[in-house]
Amino acid sequence: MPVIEVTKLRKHYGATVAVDEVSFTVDAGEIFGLLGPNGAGKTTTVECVGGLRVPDAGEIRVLGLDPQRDRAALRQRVGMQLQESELPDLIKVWEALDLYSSYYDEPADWRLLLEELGLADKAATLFRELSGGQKQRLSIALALVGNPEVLILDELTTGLDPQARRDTWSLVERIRARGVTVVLVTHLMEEAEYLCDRVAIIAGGRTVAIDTPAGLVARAGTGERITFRPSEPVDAHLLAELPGVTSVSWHQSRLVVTGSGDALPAVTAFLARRQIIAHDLRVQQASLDDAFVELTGRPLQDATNGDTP
Ligand SMILES: Nc1ncnc2c1ncn2[C@@H]1O[C@H](COP(=O)(O)OP(=O)(O)OP(=O)(O)O)[C@@H](O)[C@H]1O
Repeated sequence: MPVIEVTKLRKHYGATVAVDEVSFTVDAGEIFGLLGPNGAGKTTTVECVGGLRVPDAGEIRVLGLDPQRDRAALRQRVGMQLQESELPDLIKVWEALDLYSSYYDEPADWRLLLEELGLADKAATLFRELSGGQKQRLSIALALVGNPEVLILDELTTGLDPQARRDTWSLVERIRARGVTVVLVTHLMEEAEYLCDRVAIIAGGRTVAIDTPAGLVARAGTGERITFRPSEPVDAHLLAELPGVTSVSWHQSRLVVTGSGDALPAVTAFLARRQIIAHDLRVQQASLDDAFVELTGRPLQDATNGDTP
């Protein structure tokens, strides 16, 4: 049985339809991503899943419970790390953890969480004196203090430098290794590709596609892109007939061949038979970026920038 089931979720704020029709399921132990531009409806979706907002329509089940009807029971079993922390500036790290653990029937030992999150030496530090990365780690610790079975993380690495981002990713992997099911909201393609077992692409309040990152890339159908400068003239028509090759074009002195995984061995064998050397040979795999464009009609970055006030 899936841990989370969302069916035809709809939510509007006044005239704004934040979530038009979103459906997905999350299995136990998965890291499941909601990927989409700013304003796509991801936060509203997870807030409905966590029982913080009341949907206008649709069905949600989390661990078999209804987030509205069974709110109290669900709060004990679901941890939420939200985009903005509500903590007062003058609270100390240990005080925040102690306070949050008092909300739960069976809290984790927050001292161990501090160790695990690399915050042990910050226990007595005021919230306002933490760096961005430390605040993020504290917000994850607070979401974990109730020993949740499901952890919801909303834009957890936004604003972090690349090293802090990588550290946070390995932390999420360790949390999942303990059996926690993770739902991750992100507008970072790289984050979704690196961390998520499956990804739902959300655009304009709707689920556009759900698959593994590799499955989404395969759907985009662009495959591999091989480029090189041949040492001698090559007949592009002959290359186009090779197995796995879908297109061949010249870009000044460089040949660009696209195709499936069979294309590269076929092209290299073809060149070797004619004793042609492929200078500056580059092979690029299609990425989740390509898949996003294919599925939504525009790049994630454009979509994100376009919707940012
Ligand atoms: N409390 C609110 N009142 C009115 N409109 C809202 C409210 N919360 C969100 N919206 C609007 O609903 C739409 C979806 O917002 P939501 O925050 O769910 O998207 P998102 O994909 O999480 O974006 P972001 O990554 O920027 O948080 C946006 O147009 C947003 O402006």
